[in-house]
Amino acid sequence: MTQNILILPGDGIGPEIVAEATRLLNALKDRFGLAVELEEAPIGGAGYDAAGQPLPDETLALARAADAILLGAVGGPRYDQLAWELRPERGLLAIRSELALFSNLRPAILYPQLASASALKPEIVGGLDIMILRELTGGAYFGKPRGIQTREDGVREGFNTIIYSEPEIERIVRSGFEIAMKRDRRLCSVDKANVLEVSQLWREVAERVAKDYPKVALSHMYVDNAAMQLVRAPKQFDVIVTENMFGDILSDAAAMLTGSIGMLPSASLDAQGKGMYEPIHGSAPDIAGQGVANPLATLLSVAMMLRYTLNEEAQAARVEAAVGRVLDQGLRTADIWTEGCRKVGTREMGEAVVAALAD
Ligand SMILES: NC(=O)c1ccc[n+]([C@@H]2O[C@H](COP(=O)([O-])OP(=O)(O)OC[C@H]3O[C@@H](n4cnc5c(N)ncnc54)[C@H](O)[C@@H]3O)[C@@H](O)[C@H]2O)c1
Ligand SMILES: CC(C)[C@H](C(=O)O)[C@@H](O)C(=O)O
Ligand SMILES: [Mg+2]
Repeated sequence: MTQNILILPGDGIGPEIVAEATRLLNALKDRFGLAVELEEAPIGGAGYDAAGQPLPDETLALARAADAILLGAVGGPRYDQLAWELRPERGLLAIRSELALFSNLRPAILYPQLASASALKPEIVGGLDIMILRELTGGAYFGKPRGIQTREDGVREGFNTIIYSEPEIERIVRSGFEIAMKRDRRLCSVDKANVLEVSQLWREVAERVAKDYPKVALSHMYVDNAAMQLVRAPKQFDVIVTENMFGDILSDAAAMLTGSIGMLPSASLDAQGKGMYEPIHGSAPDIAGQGVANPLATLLSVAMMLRYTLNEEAQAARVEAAVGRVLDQGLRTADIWTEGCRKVGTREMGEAVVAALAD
C-alpha cells in the first residue's frame, strides 16, 4: 500500500536539507521499491508568505491526511518582527499540538567516525547512544495564562504557566519505560522537583508508573545537574524522559556530544505512532542559502520515519548504513569537518548518501 508523506520544508536551511531528504526518498522509491508518494506544503515563515498564516489551514489538512510528515525547520530574522501569533514558531507549535504529537524522541548517537568532531574528549563520548524523550505538547510552551501585561504600578511583566496534568505526565513517562524496555532498561526522569510543584507531581507519577515496569531501573535527576552530567559523563544515561522545555534545552546540549547539532534527528509521535519527523536544529539563518548545512540530521529523521511510522525497518537500516559509509569515506560538511577529511556541501553530502544506498 502506498503511503503518503507530507514534506514541510519551512525556512532558512529547511528547503536545502529537505531537498536532500526528498532525493533520498525518491531513490528508495525508484531503486528499492519503497511505496510512497510525496507532497509538499508551506509552514512557518513560508506559510505566512504563502497564506498569511504560519500553519495554513490547507497545510494542516494535508498533515492530518498524511501517513507521515517530514519537516525541515522554521523561523528566521525576516519574521521576527511579526505579530506573535503569526511568527513561524507558532506554526510549529500549532502542528505539534493539533496532531497531538506528545512524544518526541531525540536520539543522541555518536557515529564512531565523528569522535574527534565532538567538543568532548573521545573517551567521554565514544560509543554514546542515549535517547532523550521530550514531552512535546504541554508545559510552559502551551500553558495558560500567558502574555505581557502592565501592572497597576505601570511596570510591565511577562508571564507563562507550566501546567502538566497527571494523564499527560503518565503517558510520556509510560512511553519512556516502554522505550527503556527495548534498550538497556535504565530510565532517568529529569525534573526540578526541588523548586516546582509541577515537577513534584511529575516525580510522583513517574514512581507510580514504575510499578508497572519492575525490570526498568528508574532514577530521578534535577535538570541543572542533568545538564552538567550530560557533558561530564553522558554515557551514564540510557533513556532520559523530561518535560517540554527541559527536553528542548538538554537535547541541544546532547547534540554537541555527537559532533554537531546537524547530526540529531527526531520523531514526534502521537498515541497511535503516527508522526512528524524533523532534525532538532533550527533554520540556521547564519548559513542559510549557502549550501553548506549538514543534511544528515534530516536524512536520519527519514530513517526514523521509515522505522517508527512506515514500518520499513530494512529501509531505515539501509539509510543509516549509507550515512555510516559516507562518513567512512571521509566526507564532512563544515560543522563536522576535521583535519584530513573532505569538506562537502549539503547537496554533495545528500548525493553521496544516495550513492551509498545498498541492498
Ligand atoms: N524545529 C525548528 O524548526 C527549530 C528549531 C530550533 C530553532 N528554530 C528557529 O531557527 C531560528 C534560528 O535559531 P537558532 O540560531 O537558535 O538555532 P539553529 O539550530 O537554527 O542554529 C544554531 C547554530 O547551529 C548551526 N546549525 C544548525 N543546524 C545546522 C546544520 N544542519 N548544519 C550545520 N550547522 C547547523 C547554525 O548555523 C547556528 O550556528 C530561529 O528562528 C528559531 O526559532 C527552529
Ligand atoms: C523553534 C522552537 C519552537 C522549537 C522548540 O522549542 O520546540 C525548537 O527549538 C525545537 O527544538 O524543535
Ligand atoms: Mg530546540
